[in-house]
Amino acid sequence: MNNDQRRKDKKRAYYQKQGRQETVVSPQKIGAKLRADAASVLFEILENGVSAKQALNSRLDAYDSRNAAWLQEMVFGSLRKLPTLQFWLRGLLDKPLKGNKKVLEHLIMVGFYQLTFTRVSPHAAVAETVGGAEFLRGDSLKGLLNAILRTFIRENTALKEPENPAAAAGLPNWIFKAINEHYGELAHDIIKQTNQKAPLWLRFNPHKIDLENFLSALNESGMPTQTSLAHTTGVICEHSTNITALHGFDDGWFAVQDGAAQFAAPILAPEAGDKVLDCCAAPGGKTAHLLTLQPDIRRCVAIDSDPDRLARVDENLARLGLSAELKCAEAQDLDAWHDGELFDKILLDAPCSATGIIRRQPDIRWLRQKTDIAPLVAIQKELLAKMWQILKPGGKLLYATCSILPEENVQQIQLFLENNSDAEVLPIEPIYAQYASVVCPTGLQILPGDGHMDGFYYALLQKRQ
Ligand SMILES: C[S@@+](CC[C@H](N)C(=O)[O-])C[C@H]1O[C@@H](n2cnc3c(N)ncnc32)[C@H](O)[C@@H]1O
Repeated sequence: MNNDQRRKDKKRAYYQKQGRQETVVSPQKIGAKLRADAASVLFEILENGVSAKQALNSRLDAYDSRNAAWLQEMVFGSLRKLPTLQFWLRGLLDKPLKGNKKVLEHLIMVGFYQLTFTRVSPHAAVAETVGGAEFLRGDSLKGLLNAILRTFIRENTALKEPENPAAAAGLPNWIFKAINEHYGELAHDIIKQTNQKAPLWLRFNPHKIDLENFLSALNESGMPTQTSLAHTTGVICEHSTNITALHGFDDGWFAVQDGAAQFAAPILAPEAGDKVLDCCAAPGGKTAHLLTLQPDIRRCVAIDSDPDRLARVDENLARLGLSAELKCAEAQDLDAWHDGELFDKILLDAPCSATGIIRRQPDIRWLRQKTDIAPLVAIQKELLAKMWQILKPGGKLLYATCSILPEENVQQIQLFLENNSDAEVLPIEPIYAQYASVVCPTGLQILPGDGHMDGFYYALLQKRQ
């Protein structure tokens, strides 16, 4: 089944479940509806704190793949440029819009985004954006929108930049400050990378297809690719695509997994007969990689505290023809799930700030707050302590985060080593370490863009016998 058909079926099922009629938008109005949807999604993310994924998902299903990609581009692009768009809006809108009209501010910003950062013609950008107001109960404000967008073009507003350097960099002050404080001369590059679009990485299953055939299948679908020395089963795709429409998806030939995330399984390197625990497993990317890399794992337990996300582990493993013991629990609550058996290998891919993947998920920069960091550091510390209790002497634990903040990474591991005299840090093989901008005695800090990868931290710990 192709991706557009899949989308249509999902959309129909969604409306049936709600007992509602599908709204049919005439082809002439699709452009305007897309702008209205982009504004609604931005409203949900920025005013209600909903994740981009959640806000976008059901709306993407309403469109064919080309329009779905365009909707996502308008949302992600606007999130990357938000402070600049807001700065322009404040300059051109005399009085802020309030209540149910607030969404129209987001529609205006979607207009600015198209006029400045895309190749949409100014005429189409203005007409479709103003048309979008109809779908947002904003007919009465169409004149205002039209006037603002036309003034924006006439006065070359796009040449004005916010003075605050964090705003000009498209980041909240606290993230901008943290990157500059911790990374000194690397900061400029990290910020630049953080504002790029992340490439699509795939990991193929060598038990189902080899590299040569996988690359030719991708090339036949019109996808230019690159490979990387350290990723024996990884491929970088040069543009994004609907992966579910790619040949072999339903047959489990491959999974989507960033290059940095693809380091976890080979660094932990499970051996035949090992008992392996993946204690923050959902949606299961690394569980699947561990099982693919070492099919003779004796026992693989995958835990996640979020039942909906754990269901995705089940789905993902099933598609890839793999299986694990799935447990829904707070991993640190050993009484709730642990049967007393010690593990040879533990992967702790801890909940974290996700500051290493902002370029892939641009909503994170606005949803994550500075005050979230201390509670995250506390849960990481607790998870480390508890997982250490159930690791066999001689066993290995790989601590991972997709963060670039030292308090979640290097400092967390330094503290752990101070508190656990039976722990030592093992070096990570140069084939992986060579890609990381920062290699320190406690682990690897991969920064966004290193080897085309997301920002990630790895520390490999061994429990003394
Ligand atoms: C970084 S994601 C894991 C990504 C996953 N390892 C993969 O590669 O697909 C962190 C996960 O930890 C889960 N989590 C958060 N706190 C947890 C806890 N106390 N115990 C178990 N899982 C937890 C979250 O629900 C989330 O799915």
